[in-house]
Amino acid sequence: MSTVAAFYGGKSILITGATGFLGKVLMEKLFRTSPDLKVIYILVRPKAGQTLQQRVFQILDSKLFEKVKEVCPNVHEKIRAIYADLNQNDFAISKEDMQELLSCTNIIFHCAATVRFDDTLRHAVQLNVTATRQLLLMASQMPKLEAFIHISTAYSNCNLKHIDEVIYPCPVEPKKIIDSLEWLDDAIIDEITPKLIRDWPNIYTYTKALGEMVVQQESRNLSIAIIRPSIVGATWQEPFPGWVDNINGPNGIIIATGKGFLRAIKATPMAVADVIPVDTVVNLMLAVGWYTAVHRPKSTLVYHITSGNMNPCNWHKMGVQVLATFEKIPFERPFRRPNANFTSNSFTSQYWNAVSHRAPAIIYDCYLRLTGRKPRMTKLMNRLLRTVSMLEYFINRSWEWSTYNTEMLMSELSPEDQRVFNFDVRQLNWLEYIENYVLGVKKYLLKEDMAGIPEAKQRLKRLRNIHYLFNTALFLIAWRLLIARSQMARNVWFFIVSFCYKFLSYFRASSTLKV
Ligand SMILES: CCCCCCCCCCCCCCCCCCCCCCCC(=O)SCCNC(=O)CCNC(=O)[C@H](O)C(C)(C)COP(=O)(O)OP(=O)(O)OC[C@H]1O[C@@H](n2cnc3c(N)ncnc32)[C@H](O)[C@@H]1OP(=O)(O)O
Ligand SMILES: NC(=O)C1=CN([C@@H]2O[C@H](COP(=O)(O)OP(=O)(O)OC[C@H]3O[C@@H](n4cnc5c(N)ncnc54)[C@H](OP(=O)(O)O)[C@@H]3O)[C@@H](O)[C@H]2O)C=CC1
Repeated sequence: MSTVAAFYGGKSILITGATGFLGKVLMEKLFRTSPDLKVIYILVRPKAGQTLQQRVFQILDSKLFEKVKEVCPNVHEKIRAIYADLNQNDFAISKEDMQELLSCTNIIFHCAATVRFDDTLRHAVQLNVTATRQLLLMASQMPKLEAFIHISTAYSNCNLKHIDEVIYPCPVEPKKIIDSLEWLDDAIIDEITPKLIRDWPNIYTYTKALGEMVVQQESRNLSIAIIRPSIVGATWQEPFPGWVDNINGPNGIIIATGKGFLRAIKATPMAVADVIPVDTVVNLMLAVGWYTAVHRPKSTLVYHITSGNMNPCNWHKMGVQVLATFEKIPFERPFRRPNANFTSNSFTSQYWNAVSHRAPAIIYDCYLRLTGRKPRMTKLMNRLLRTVSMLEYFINRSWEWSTYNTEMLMSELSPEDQRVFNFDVRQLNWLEYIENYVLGVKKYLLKEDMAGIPEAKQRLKRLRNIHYLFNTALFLIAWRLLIARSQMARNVWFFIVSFCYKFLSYFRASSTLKV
């Protein structure tokens, strides 16, 4: 019997961000391995016209929860969705709900965050810093609380090259920032933001670093742990390979490449692609929850869950395997044939953007105009290129994360727990994982049917022929223009033609002699 799974039996668990990518996989695993848990409280806000209950039903009705419904048929009764908005004072939780949370919660997993790179400082601080402080305050009033697990990111200190499992101080105290955001107006905040975030690449990573500092400062006598995953990718094994549900991180890039919109990217091919499967992260989270509650370490332990130090893969290898998978299982209705040019040179990257992205978009928009339709490709391409430029920082660098605490925890687990809550990425076969990842993007994100593959292959063949035809026409036009203008080009042309003619005559003469 797994000790970790048994630990969660009978427990009341509070999860923030349960409707997000990580949160859903966390709930799934909890219900599947500890079906006798008492209740999972989730803090949810209504969204996109859906009530709380509708959101919960939608999650439980997804393929991700199919196995759970077999193991834990009364899963609906064990989820208690609590209306909450983490942007509001006291999270706008009702008095009764707050009372229940304070008196019953045993474990907290704090996953909620804004992960947008371009959020405003005010909003990102509110969610990633102030809300964390507020939750810690609530936690300090929970008599039955055994562990508080805070999810950060391995990139919260990406301004450093080597990152240890410690909390690094930020140049400006989080409290000072929270206080000043209360009275500064938006225009001034925009002005001072670059000065505040200094060498952090975006507001997201900066506010996650502030969030960690808040955890350290407000920990009181709570048992707290911080988990820092790198780039969280599709599931590796559980509940099935390849599950993904949003376009963040590599997912959007895979779609844009598979659909033929994105054919070149400014990336360092040999830089480490530190992707970590979401189920691996969840396994570590649950093991950390158990360890923190049972062993109550004296200080806040930080756990890195990254792949680069144990089983590195680089962007080149990843790109090649993604393209190889598109050959076998192409996406439907691609704009162009998928291709991937990696360049670390800014000039070459701009060249590819002009030739491979902007020019085809303009040509396509002309075609749309001519056929009486609304042009849209240039706008779409501009947004895509803006997105890609925001991700570039992370695909042109490598980091080293130490993993002493993560390895220590692995050695503390029984062989059964190491199997059930496996977070050892040394066992990950990248080629297999990437293939399942791409397949998962096709099935669960794009909702494409496998029956459409033969048609997609036919279309790719057509696109290849159009590509060759277009390039040949372009070459002939360029050559014709060159010949018209330059004596030198004319001489070269006549030399090539007479050489081919002589070669053919010689070939014909020698074959006649043989007969
Ligand atoms: C030829 C290329 C070679 C390809 C080879 C094959 C593929 C190889 C695999 C992978 C390639 C490498 C890429 C990996 C990049 C990984 C970077 C990860 C960074 C790690 C940071 C730390 C990790 C974390 O802690 S948190 C998670 C990270 N957070 C995010 O990823 C959020 C980032 N997104 C944003 O901040 C916003 O979406 C933003 C600002 C980028 C765009 O916002 P906007 O307001 O414009 O609107 P949106 O509605 O959000 O989207 C607009 C538009 O863009 C499309 N899109 C969004 N995200 C992505 C994406 N990641 N990739 C591609 N496209 C994306 C979206 O679909 C929209 O399209 P429309 O059609 O216009 O609606
Ligand atoms: N994905 C990744 O690559 C990585 C993620 N992380 C960290 O993991 C955690 C989870 O990330 P991930 O699941 O990918 O992110 P998602 O964007 O998928 O999920 C974010 C969650 O936060 C909730 N949330 C946001 N704002 C509010 C609010 N005002 N009130 C209540 N809930 C809110 C969202 O709810 P709603 O559904 O209502 O929007 C959603 O459930 C984050 O802390 C992130 O920093 C760390 C490293 C990498």
